[in-house]
Amino acid sequence: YLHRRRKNGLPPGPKGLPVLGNLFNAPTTFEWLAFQDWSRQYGTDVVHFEILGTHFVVLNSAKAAEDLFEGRSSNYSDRPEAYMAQLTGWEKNSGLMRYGDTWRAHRRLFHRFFRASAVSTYHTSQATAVRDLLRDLRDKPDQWIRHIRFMAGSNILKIIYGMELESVDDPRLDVIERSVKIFSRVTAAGAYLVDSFPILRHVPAWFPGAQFKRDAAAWRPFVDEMHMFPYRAVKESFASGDFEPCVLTEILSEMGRIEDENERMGFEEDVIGTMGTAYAAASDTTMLTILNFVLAMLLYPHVQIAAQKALEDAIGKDRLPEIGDKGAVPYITAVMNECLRWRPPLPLALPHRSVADDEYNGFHIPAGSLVIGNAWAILHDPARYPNPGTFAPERFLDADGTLRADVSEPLAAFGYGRRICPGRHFAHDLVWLTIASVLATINVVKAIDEHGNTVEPSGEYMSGTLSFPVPFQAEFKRREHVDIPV
Ligand code: HEM
Repeated sequence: YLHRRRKNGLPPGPKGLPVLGNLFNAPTTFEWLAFQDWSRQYGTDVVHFEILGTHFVVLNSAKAAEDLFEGRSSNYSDRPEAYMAQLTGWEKNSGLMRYGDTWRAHRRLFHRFFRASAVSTYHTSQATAVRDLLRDLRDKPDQWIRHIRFMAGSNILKIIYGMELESVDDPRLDVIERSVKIFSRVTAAGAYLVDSFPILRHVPAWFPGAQFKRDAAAWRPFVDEMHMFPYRAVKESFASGDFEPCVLTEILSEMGRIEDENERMGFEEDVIGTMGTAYAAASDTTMLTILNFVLAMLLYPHVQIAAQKALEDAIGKDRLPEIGDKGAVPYITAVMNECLRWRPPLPLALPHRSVADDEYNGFHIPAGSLVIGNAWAILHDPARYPNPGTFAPERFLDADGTLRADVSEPLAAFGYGRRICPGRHFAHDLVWLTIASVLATINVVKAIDEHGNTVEPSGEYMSGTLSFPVPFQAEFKRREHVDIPV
């Protein structure tokens, strides 16, 4: 077997069966840890496995990820075909799209509204969302998870569609969340056989075993509605002249100037898809980063104390932090960086697909391979981040408290190359402001049960594309001696 592997020049990996490959011995949970182990076992940062003829190449180091995703980006920016997503209406999602003109059009829209120099437009809206979160945490602290979820989701809907949501119980959020759940189901690795055997998509819906088609037919109306109802609502209010300015109204004002009807319709499709992608891409990822922050504060209380001191020294105790304070409180930036490094929300980011045969470090990477950048392994590399399992924001700081230039920002948490998350600047601002504002006004502490005992969080995580912490309890207590109006 090893002889065959060497002959093919593939990177090393576990032994597989003929045809089935590693179907039965590829990891199915916490894959990022298994892949990281393979690198130790085989002594190389690039490893490989194969399932039913599909090659998977895992890049376990920052160097390999940079070399391929950035250095050879024209070959490593495609995505695998997602048939089940197509059947359910999620083909409009920018993140699942094959590399090509439609993806480029989506990317242009994201870049225009979410590039570093554009995101300050949303600072007021982000500040309002965070202030609302602080009020919700003050008034109903036991529902803290719901409040964080609501803040992350409602903020992006306001910015994209000008949608004002009163609470998590808003029925519009229900329609949107239902579709996002469908998205998670259909994109979960290995969930649907049709994604491994595309030929199955020609099977008629009534055929035994074609449950996926019946699921897709039942779900598609929800996903279409999720894309269309906010779009239609904004289009109508825009036409009436009585509208809330937002990203979409800015686009609509331009769309009207496109004279060619085909071109206008094509652009409209791209806009509907891009806007629909924004919520799905922004809400859970942002929420999860903030949950990781809460957990870190419980497990590392001395960091909380140091961060609060840094905030007080820089901006005092009588006003809320603003995004403009970022430069003045590098400790908070270090806490945010450490949250993204310690527990990257998508430990394997999203798979890229190689277009042509390639050769890297003497290994053959076949065309059509799914190439996975192991963000976990990259961000837990002890050579770059000593004691990687420990939450230690100081690793990003010099002795004088300024950000170190020689310690890399945890950018791998946002993916790589041409497919890198286009929402990262926006996310950085919102997460930074949330961390700073919570710490300025609140102590995040472990819960106390009815017998007066401290409830220790397990600190454990669940497996998935997004890796959430096992549910844990926390208490949000107003800080004494701090009188910041919220
Ligand atoms: C802390 C929050 C976030 C994290 C950790 C995160 C992480 C990621 C990751 C790992 C990817 C895959 C990149 C790759 O394939 O190499 C991605 C893609 C994407 N993200 Fe984010 N993201 C966050 C917030 C956001 C926000 C706020 C938006 C929109 C405003 C957004 C929009 C997107 C889009 C559109 C893609 C698909 C890009 C493409 O395939 O070309 N994300 N994100």
